Amino acid sequence: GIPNKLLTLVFIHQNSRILLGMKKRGFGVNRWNGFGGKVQAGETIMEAAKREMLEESCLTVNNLTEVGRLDFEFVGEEQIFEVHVFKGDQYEGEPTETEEMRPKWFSVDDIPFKEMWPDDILWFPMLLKDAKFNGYFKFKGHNDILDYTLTEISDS
Ligand SMILES: CNc1cc(N2CCN(C)CC2)nc(N)n1
Repeated sequence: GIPNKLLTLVFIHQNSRILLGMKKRGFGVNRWNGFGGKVQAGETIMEAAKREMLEESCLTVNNLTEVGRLDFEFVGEEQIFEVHVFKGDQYEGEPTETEEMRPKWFSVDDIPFKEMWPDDILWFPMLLKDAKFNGYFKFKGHNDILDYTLTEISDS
């Protein structure tokens, strides 16, 4: 179906480390993930990504680029999420725990996939090597992927 809920997902990736946040409540609680949330009326997706990053981590990210788009369907639910994935490597401020997220740096060689959404292990390699990607995942509940498509888009 047609995605009808715009969300953002932001990662800071500096050389061999990536910033993740432990979600403390709400959708995806108790999983490490990037930062982000809903896109409000009257803001661009990029503006929403920067706003959510600041709200959830207290960081101002300067050089975000969009690296991917992931659509998520949950069987039995009408809403299909369209998640725009961004990456940056320059920020101002200090990663700070908020009501939503507990930030932590991870080595790119030691990503805690067992404590992340199950789709992440599939597209993270593309995120880390700066490939652009498009994916569609059909979930049953929050742990089982029934089927998916994932395409790497090489600019060259
Ligand atoms: C359903 N699979 C998902 C959703 C997801 N989301 C949806 C929920 N958002 C709060 C954060 C981004 N992020 C990942 N990495 N995987």
